[in-house]
Amino acid sequence: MSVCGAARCRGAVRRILQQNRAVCSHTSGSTPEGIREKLQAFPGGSVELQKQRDSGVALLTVNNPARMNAFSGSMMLELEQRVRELETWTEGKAVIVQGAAGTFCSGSDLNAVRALANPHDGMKMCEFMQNTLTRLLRLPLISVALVEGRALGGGAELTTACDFRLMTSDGVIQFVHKHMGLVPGWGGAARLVRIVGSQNALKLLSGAKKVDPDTGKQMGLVDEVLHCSSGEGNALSHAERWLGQFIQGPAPVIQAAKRVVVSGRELPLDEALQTERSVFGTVWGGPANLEALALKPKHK
Ligand SMILES: CCC(=O)SCCNC(=O)CCNC(=O)[C@H](O)C(C)(C)COP(=O)(O)OP(=O)(O)OC[C@H]1O[C@@H](n2cnc3c(N)ncnc32)[C@H](O)[C@@H]1OP(=O)(O)O
Repeated sequence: MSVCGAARCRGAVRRILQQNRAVCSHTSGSTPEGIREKLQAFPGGSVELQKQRDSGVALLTVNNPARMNAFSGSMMLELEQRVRELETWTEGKAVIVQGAAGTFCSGSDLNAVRALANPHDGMKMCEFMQNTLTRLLRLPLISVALVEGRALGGGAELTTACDFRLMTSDGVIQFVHKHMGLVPGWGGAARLVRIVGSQNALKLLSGAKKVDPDTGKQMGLVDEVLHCSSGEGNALSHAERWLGQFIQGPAPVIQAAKRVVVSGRELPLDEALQTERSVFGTVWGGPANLEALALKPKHK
């Protein structure tokens, strides 16, 4: 990459980081340290990250099968750490978010929820998760939620923090918050409206409707129904195959595509256009561009 290209790339990265800082300051009036200690007091389960260097696809696994992969406090902290690791994975192209043992995620661990049930702690937990999930969605990687089994409550919110949702034939997404006397607080409502529109979002939240694969597909919540059942063990290979059509080519080009989509989605038009120019500058004259020019390809 030329010196100019590298400088433009740094500029583009700086802009995304500024957006992320804006999220932190908007969603968090004070330091998150207090809530970190409280979350640490609710251990259990893990969030695992496996970077597959050959394919450039990472697997992020929510792992707490004894509680249907509910998020304990320590898992919320681990998720933030994993997202941080992915933010600096320059060779990566995509991330698949999945649950362990054939089910996606049943939301926050109700034991932790009970203990943090006062408004102050609840708000802090929300701020923490909003920040993490916003950063997950803004990763310069194509993200896919692989929904096997159930995605409930915060688990449903987690699916909306990915670019795409794939579902096994028996999968279910359900924003059960209403049944808990709640609304989404991890950013799931804001993202849901952008994915399915306000009419559908209102139906899903106020009715706590179960979304099966067909309904999800009609609404635009589900991008693809995988022809396999939860827990059969082959959902991941189906998902990887589906993802394959979007990640052929070098990582910098795939990451650039994601960056221009993030800025187009989130920034006012003038700023999005400016970011687009900056990102364009990172690939223009780059190795993939020069190679393609030399090959004189025809796009038939
Ligand atoms: C951000 C806001 C939120 O996320 S609020 C949390 C929203 N989630 C919920 O309310 C989920 C409640 N759980 C359920 O509806 C059921 O457990 C579901 C997930 C449908 C599974 O049912 P079923 O297949 O019959 O299994 P089960 O109920 O025996 O569950 C197995 C063990 O897992 C546990 N579990 C499940 N979900 C949670 C959760 N969110 N927090 C804590 N524990 C959970 C169950 O309690 C059960 O544990 P145990 O075997 O009784 O010790």
